[in-house]
Amino acid sequence: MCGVSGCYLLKENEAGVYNYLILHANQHRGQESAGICVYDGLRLVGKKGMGLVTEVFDRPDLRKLSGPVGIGHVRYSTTGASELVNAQPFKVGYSKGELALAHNGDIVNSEELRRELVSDGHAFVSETDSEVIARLLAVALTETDDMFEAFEDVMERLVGSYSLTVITSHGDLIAVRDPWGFRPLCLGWDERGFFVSSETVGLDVLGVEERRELERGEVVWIREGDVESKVVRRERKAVCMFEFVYFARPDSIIEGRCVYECRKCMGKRLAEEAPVECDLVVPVPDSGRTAALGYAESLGVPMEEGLIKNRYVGRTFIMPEQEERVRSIRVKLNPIREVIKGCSLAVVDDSIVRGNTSRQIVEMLRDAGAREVHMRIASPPVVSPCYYGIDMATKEELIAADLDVPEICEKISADSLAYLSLEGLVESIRLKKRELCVGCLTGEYPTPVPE
Ligand SMILES: O=P(O)(O)OC[C@H]1O[C@H](OP(=O)(O)OP(=O)(O)O)[C@H](O)[C@@H]1O
Ligand SMILES: NC(=O)CC[C@H](N)C(=O)O
Ligand SMILES: [Mg+2]
Repeated sequence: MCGVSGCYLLKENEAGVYNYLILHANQHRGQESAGICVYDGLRLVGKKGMGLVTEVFDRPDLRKLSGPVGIGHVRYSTTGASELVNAQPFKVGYSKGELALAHNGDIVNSEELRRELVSDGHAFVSETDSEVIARLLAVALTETDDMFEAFEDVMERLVGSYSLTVITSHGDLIAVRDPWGFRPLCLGWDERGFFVSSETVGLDVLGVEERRELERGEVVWIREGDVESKVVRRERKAVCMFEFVYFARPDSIIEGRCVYECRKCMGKRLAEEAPVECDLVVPVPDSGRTAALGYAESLGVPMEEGLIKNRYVGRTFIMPEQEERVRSIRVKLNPIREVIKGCSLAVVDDSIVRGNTSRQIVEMLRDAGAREVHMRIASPPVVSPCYYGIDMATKEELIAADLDVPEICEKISADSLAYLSLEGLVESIRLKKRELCVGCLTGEYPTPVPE
C-alpha cells in the first residue's frame, strides 16, 4: 500500500511543501521511499529517495521543489524491489511533453502489459507496475489531448487497483480512482487551490475543509484553474476491507465511514462473539488499540497498556524483509511487568497475517509474568494472497493458509485464540459484503487473478 498526494495552487508556488505535508500524514501507508515532483512553470522537476519523508527531504530540497502544481508518493513495495530505481513518482516523456505519475495499488496484469509495451519499443527504467501505467498513459496521450479519453483507453487495459495522481508538463493535475474503488483517494479545495490525498488525514493537516472522496472509476482533471470530472469506467465496488482493519489511520474517513468507529465496532463485536474471562484487556499497539477499546468496553473489563511501543519504530508488517520484520517486533514492543504480572490477559490485535507479531507478543507477555494470554483478533483469518497492493503475495507466508485456529493457537503458544467472523467484520464496516474486497479472507476475488 502506498500513499499518494497532489496539489494545484491558484496563487502560491509551494507545491513541494504542500505535498510534503500530505505525504507526512500518509507516512503509515509506505515507509520505504518517498518522492515529490512539481511543475515549475516550464517543466517537471523532482526528488526521490529511500526512507521516510522527513529523511528524504530537507528545507533546501523543498525550496527547490517550487511551483504551482505537484504530486508525491510514499512507497510500500508490492511489485519491484525496495530500491531507488523503483521509487515514485515516475516521469515519462511523450510526443507532447512529459508526465509524472504516483500510484497506490497493484496491477494484476502488469507483466503482460509490460511485455507488449517492451515489444513496441518502450525502454523501462524500473521493475514496477506503476511505470506500466505511466507508459500506457503516455501512449494514450499521444493519440488524444482529452484526458478523459486517454483514461478510457488506459482503464480498459488495466486490471487491479490504482489510486493515482498525475501531473503533466502543461501544468495539469489529474487524480484517478480505479473502477472497483479498492484504494481510497480524496479531493479537497479552498481559496488556496485543490489538494489530493490517499486519506482524508492529508487534508486535515492542511486545514482544508471542503472535500469529497473520488468515486470509483472517476477521473478528476484540473487545468487552468478549473476542475472537470468524469466517471469513465465502472466495475463492481470492491473497497479493500484491510484499509478499515489495519491500513488506514483511525482518524481517516473512507467511504464516508470513520475508520476509528469501524475498528471500535469490530472490537465490540469480537467481545460478543468471543468473550473471555480475564483481569485485563491489553491492546497491541498501534493498530490494535481501537478494537481493544471496543472489546474492553463491551466486556466491562479494564484496559491497560501492558505493551508499550517505541515511537521511533515504524510499522513492522510493511517492512520488505521477513528477517527485519521479526527482529523489529521486540525492538518495537516492550511489556510492562508491573502491569501484567500474575494477570490473565485478553490481548487484542487487529490482524494476524504471518503470525510474526502474535508469536513474539505471547512469549514476551509470559516472560513478563502474565498468568494467561488469550489472543483476540478483530478480523477473520487471512487465508489467501492479496493481488491489490498489500504485500502478502504467496499463500506459504500466511499462517492461516494451512493451519486452523487451534493449530495457530498452538503455534503462537496462546492459552486461547479467537478471530472476528466475516459477518461481524462486514457489519462493523457497514458496507455490504459485495461492496468490499474480502479476497484475502475467502479466496474469492473481484477481478480475474493469476492461476
Ligand atoms: O501477523 P503479522 O504478520 O505479524 O502481521 C500482523 C501485525 O502487523 C501489523 O502491525 P504493524 O507493526 O505493521 O503496525 P502497527 O504499529 O500499525 O500495528 C498488524 O497491526 C498486526 O499487529
Ligand atoms: N503498495 C503500493 O501501492 C505499491 C505501488 C506499486 N505497486 C509499487 O510497488 O511501487
Ligand atoms: Mg500491529
